[in-house]
Amino acid sequence: MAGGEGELKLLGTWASPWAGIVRIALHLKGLSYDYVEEDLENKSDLLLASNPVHKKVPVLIHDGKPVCESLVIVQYIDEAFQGNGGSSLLPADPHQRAIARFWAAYIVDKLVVSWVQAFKAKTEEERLEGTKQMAVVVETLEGALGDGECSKGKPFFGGDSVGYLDVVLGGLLSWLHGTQALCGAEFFDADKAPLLSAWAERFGALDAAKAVLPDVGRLVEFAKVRRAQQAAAAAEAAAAAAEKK
Ligand SMILES: N[C@@H](CCC(=O)N[C@@H](CS)C(=O)NCC(=O)O)C(=O)O
Repeated sequence: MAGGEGELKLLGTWASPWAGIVRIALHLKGLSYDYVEEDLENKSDLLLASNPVHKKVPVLIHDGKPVCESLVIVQYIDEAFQGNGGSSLLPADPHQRAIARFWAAYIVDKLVVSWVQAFKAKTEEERLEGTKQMAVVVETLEGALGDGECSKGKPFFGGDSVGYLDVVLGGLLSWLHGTQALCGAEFFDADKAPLLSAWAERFGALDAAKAVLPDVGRLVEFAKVRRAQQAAAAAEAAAAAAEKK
């Protein structure tokens, strides 16, 4: 760890996009930490005690004190480790800060929700609905990059350097590429969303992204296995319910 900030421990799983966001932030801030890979089928006592409300990863434990929820954790890291040589992720201006938070919430509420819908779709209709919604989100983010509300025409949402919104969207990059491969959602299409596609290239080339983001192929294989398991469990539950009738 870069000098005297105390002990940092991160509870995560390699395939968790939310843990990915936190790891990007830690890397950008130059912070080292103990990483604990959780088994979500058999959660550790530390995870259950540290996040008793949601019982989810990621959890950042700083000097024994847990912080939960990925976006809250990123903001905590930004505030708690201001002096680490890295620039702030959130802008200093309160209005700009509100705008960055607005778009981060948009990504979580709209992008992630439509992506989960496309991924979990049981019918072709549901899948198409999910990918259609993703296309709207992509168009909106393209506009946000283009009209300068977030980026002022700079290479990153944070301006000349990576900011809060870059961390949130960039932390999801491998999963977005994976969704593209799995669901046929055209997220980074250089014709339809040239700014966003160029941003994704730039973000993916950062040392933090290379060090932290999981391999897309590995994620896609993992997601296929999960999807098959979930489908089998649903079929089993439906058969058991039919038998009861
Ligand atoms: N809103 C949470 C979402 C975290 C989340 O969904 N984590 C998943 C892994 S990707 C989890 O721990 N799931 C375990 C469970 O639901 O029991 C955040 O941003 O941190």
